[in-house]
Amino acid sequence: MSISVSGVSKFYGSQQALKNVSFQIQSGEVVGFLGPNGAGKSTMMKILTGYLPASSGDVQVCGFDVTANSVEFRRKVGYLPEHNPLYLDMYVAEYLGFVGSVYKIRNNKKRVEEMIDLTGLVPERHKKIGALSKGYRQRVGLAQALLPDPEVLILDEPTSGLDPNQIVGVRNLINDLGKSKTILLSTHIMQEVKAICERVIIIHQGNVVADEQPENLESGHRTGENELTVAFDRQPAPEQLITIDGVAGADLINGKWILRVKAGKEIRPQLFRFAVDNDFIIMELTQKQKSLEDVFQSLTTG
Ligand SMILES: Nc1ncnc2c1ncn2[C@@H]1O[C@H](COP(=O)(O)OP(=O)(O)OP(=O)(O)O)[C@@H](O)[C@H]1O
Repeated sequence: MSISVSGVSKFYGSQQALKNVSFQIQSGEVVGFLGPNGAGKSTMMKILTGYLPASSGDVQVCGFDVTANSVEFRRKVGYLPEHNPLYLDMYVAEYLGFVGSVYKIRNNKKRVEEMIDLTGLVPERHKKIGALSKGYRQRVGLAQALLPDPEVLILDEPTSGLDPNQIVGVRNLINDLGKSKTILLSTHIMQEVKAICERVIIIHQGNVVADEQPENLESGHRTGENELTVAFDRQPAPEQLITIDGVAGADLINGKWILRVKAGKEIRPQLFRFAVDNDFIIMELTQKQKSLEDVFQSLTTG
């Protein structure tokens, strides 16, 4: 197992940012960490990378207790912080060479060249970091996180503030890296989770409120009802509709019925039978699955 978080709480003064958080991530998993602003994502990531101590609980990453914070541990865990602190007066290769020397990387110069190549920094390599666009600065952050060839990557909003082309570039890079590394990344972009992550952990007010595959969340597996829109040639009474097994409620909107369907229920066969038995014709039938956005909203509001 790559990451094991057990009963972690974090207080900033009297404010509790994490409340008894537990989750585990296996080697090679790519996991999205979602939550509204202030949910506790960055705090958890700082604890995982040894930059911040937990108030209580136990955190192991690659078999290391993160509080030990050894150089060996730092080599195993690459971290792209949310506010990527870079030395703006240094040149790209100079900065990466400096980071590599801190990690005591053998063949540092060669490794720096490899990372410049991997992160698409070749055209910008001779510029000072302060002269780079946000996207290229983000790539420098990724390159520094990758320098020691870590087993685990912790990426705090790796695509925030990037233009759509840069987002695709960085996303593709993360996808490639995910083939050989364990990755935990935070993001506010739902398509990103669907494009990159095989699992999603949602955190709200310091609590883990979901830990699932994105498809399972969307199919309503975890959060309850789905919706079916149906139009008949004439209107049945709502009492008739809710007798159909699996229907939790029925609302008539613009001449169409929105049927709320209990989790895990398939009601279409019963609906057709109902129509035939009662001499209705079904004019339209569409199933609306919950999108990841819907699920996120329902889990993180209120
Ligand atoms: N250094 C700090 N001192 C006091 N409170 C803090 C500190 N850092 C974070 N907090 C508080 O802890 C809570 C969690 O913050 P955190 O930055 O972990 O959230 P987040 O999920 O990363 O949010 P965002 O999506 O906005 O980056 C917030 O209420 C925040 O104000």
